[in-house]
Amino acid sequence: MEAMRHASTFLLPSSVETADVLSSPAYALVVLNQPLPRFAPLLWERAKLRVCADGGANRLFDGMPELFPDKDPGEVRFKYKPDAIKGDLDSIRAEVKDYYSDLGVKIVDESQDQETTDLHKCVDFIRDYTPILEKSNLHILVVGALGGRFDHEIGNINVLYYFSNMRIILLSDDCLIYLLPKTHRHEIYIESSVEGPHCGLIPVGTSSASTTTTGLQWDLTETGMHFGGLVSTSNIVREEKVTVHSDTDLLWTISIRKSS
Ligand SMILES: Nc1ncnc2c1ncn2[C@@H]1O[C@H](COP(=O)(O)OP(=O)(O)OP(=O)(O)O)[C@@H](O)[C@H]1O
Ligand SMILES: Cc1ncc(C[n+]2csc(CCO)c2C)c(N)n1
Repeated sequence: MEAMRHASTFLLPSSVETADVLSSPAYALVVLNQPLPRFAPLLWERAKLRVCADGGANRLFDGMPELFPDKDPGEVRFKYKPDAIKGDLDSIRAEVKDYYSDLGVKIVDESQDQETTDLHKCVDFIRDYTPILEKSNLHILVVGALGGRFDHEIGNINVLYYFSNMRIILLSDDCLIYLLPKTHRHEIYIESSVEGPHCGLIPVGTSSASTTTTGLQWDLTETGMHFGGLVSTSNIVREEKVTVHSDTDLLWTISIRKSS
């Protein structure tokens, strides 16, 4: 079974040189309808494609100038222009829609689809716009995905499962989450200056009969996990590399350091 490597190098300050364990990933950014995390400008610079999910456009419009209180709000807003805004467009304000549409931002109205979330629609968009050659290395960073309304959080996690062959990372100010598909064993390289030590391995949807890990304070050894029994929350990263091997898809979550 092949190993899949993971590293949160996208959170490192741009001044830090990295020996990239993930041969130069390509990043896309999705902005959801929640307060922008403090590291949103950093992720923005790293992303090749930037998409707002419906009301996420309001957050970009209002929130980027707030992150640069010493700069002219108009200039900041103009600088952070997304490639597209997509969703059912019931949350974006009219002035925000007009502002970005006058700047030539692609606005995709999918109000006819009330079955999939705006995040789902944005991931579809990114998949369609990524050249085939870059697809295997594409990482989608989703800001504003956690905290807030629980139904939205679960909807966001469901997107990880729906697009389980894509690398999607849900972020808040406090933590990040991604899926570890059962098709691979996993090597997670911990960027300890920006993430950890608190972490979790969670079998959402289906139980695991056997999960084995290394590098954690409470490692699992062919251990079963299910809701109503054991799930690994409040675990702690002990080594630079964590490995995970499981018979089921698991969610990996790790805290983001406040100083990062
Ligand atoms: N409180 C929240 N917590 C987590 N994710 C959120 C939250 N609010 C919005 N989102 C994410 O941002 C996307 C866009 O939000 P927006 O409010 O525009 O969606 P919506 O479909 O209009 O929501 P609603 O269910 O209120 O109609 C959602 O699809 C969801 O992924
Ligand atoms: C069983 C079921 N539950 C909820 C919705 C509602 N819904 C799910 S995604 C979405 C779009 C949000 O922008 C809406 C309205 C549905 N269609 N089917």
